[in-house]
Amino acid sequence: MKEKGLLIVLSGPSGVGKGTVRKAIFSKGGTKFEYSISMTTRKPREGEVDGVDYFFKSKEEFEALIKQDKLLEYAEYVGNYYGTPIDYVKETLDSGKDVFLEIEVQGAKQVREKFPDGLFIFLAPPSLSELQTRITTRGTESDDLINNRMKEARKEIELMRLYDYVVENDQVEAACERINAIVQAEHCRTERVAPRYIKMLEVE
Ligand SMILES: Nc1ncnc2c1ncn2[C@@H]1O[C@H](COP(=O)(O)OP(=O)(O)OP(=O)(O)O)[C@@H](O)[C@H]1O
Ligand SMILES: Nc1nc2c(ncn2[C@@H]2O[C@H](COP(=O)(O)O)[C@@H](O)[C@H]2O)c(=O)[nH]1
Repeated sequence: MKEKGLLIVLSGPSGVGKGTVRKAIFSKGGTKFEYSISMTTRKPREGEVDGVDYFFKSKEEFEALIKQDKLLEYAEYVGNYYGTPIDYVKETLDSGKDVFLEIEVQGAKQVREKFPDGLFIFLAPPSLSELQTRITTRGTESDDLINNRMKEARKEIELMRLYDYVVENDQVEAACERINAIVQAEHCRTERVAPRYIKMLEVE
């Protein structure tokens, strides 16, 4: 029987750089992960493309998907729904490929319950003030939304202890290398050592 792929979950507060790091990892090629495109009821930002950045849905469409059990996990985050389509994840893992999810912490908790053998990585900012600078400089959110996302960030950072690894995103290139090293190490692992929570990886 074909060996199943690894489910890789990357979480971290809004603005820490998850998307930037993920795109940098994928742009290099050579990785075996497939990115799972999420669904959201948030309105597209300038430049975002339906089916590439997200599958953009109405609230009614999203709630219908919840009822039909079409989501592996979902969460309400700062006034919008976000969720992971289940069929794509299962089919891709069954085909032997790794799947990469970029999701917030409530969703990650649900995935942990369903996929305890997944690899859970928390991307952390160098500091809260640097996080605020990043999210503000990105220029996609109003001041109110930035404040709400920073409030969530404080709660999310407290939950990083639930992850297998915490990776600091001080420099994009360094964060990519750390994540690639973690995934490679996970593939070489022959058996799981329990408990495997909170293994801070020092690559340098
Ligand atoms: N290591 C870094 N150093 C400095 N700036 C960074 C770094 N990583 C990302 N950024 C910048 O921070 C901003 C937020 O990054 P990004 O949009 O990737 O965050 P995110 O975690 O995906 O956010 P969200 O969860 O809201 O989608 C962007 O302007 C990006 O260019
Ligand atoms: N639980 C889930 N969270 C998700 C999913 N896709 C994205 N996200 C996270 O939501 C916030 C906000 O995203 P933004 O694009 O509006 O900035 C961020 O932390 C994302 O990682 C998902 O499918 N499920």
